Amino acid sequence: MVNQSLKANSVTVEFVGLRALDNVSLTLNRREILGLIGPNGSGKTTLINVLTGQVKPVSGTVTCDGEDISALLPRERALRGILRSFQTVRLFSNLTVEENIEVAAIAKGSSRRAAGRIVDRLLEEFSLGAYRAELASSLNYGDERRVEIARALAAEPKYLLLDEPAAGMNEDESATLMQVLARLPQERDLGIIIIDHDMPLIMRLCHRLQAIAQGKTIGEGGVDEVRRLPAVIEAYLGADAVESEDHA
Ligand SMILES: Nc1ncnc2c1ncn2[C@@H]1O[C@H](COP(=O)(O)OP(=O)(O)OP(=O)(O)O)[C@@H](O)[C@H]1O
Repeated sequence: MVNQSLKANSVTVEFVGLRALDNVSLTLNRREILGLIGPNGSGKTTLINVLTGQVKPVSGTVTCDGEDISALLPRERALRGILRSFQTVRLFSNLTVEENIEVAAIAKGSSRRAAGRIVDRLLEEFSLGAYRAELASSLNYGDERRVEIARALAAEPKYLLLDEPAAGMNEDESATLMQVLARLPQERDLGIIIIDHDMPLIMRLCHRLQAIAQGKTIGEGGVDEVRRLPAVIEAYLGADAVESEDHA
């Protein structure tokens, strides 16, 4: 059986005058949450953009469940189950919460009736029932982000790529979101990548970590293992921090 995973294989991305990713590989398996960590500007969002097809690498490939999908457009990859959220919220502000989620289910090919069932389940799962008929533009930031993730799930992804899903949320909102996300891989046979700068959150939620700095992978493996790597500590906190860790 083909391994069920989404992979970036030796991917290099160049923007004018800048190598944003240098020969980076990543594997996301079903039923796991992979944390993608690294300092600002290290290439995390670019790597997600490569997986979804928003950015074309100068070399390297992307494979999904064993098939090379490098030539596919973002919407074609979405139809194969690769869905994402963005760093900034991108809901349809003039549609209601319910409609925002429903259009994603219908775009994936669900009938209206099936879409209705998907919407009901997601509204309940994300505790959004009270906002069902509200315009997306009337929501606060934390609720908008939850609707955005619910909308991505309405398309029944196999791989869900979340770029700073808890950014701008208060502690309670972020804790609630984490509880929902933690259940999804098993419940939905789903692989999730999370980019976030909130390390306690990443540590609690992720099964594996991959750390990148300046466009290169500097560590990958179990959460405890990766966060103790000197290269990771240095990338985040500077060389002094590695010395003080050594003496701790
Ligand atoms: N479309 C683009 N054109 C030119 N440069 C870009 C483009 N997108 C990203 N970059 C640059 O590529 C590098 C990697 O950016 P990227 O957004 O992937 O980093 P990141 O790790 O996601 O950062 P952050 O944690 O701040 O979101 C940065 O130097 C960024 O300025």
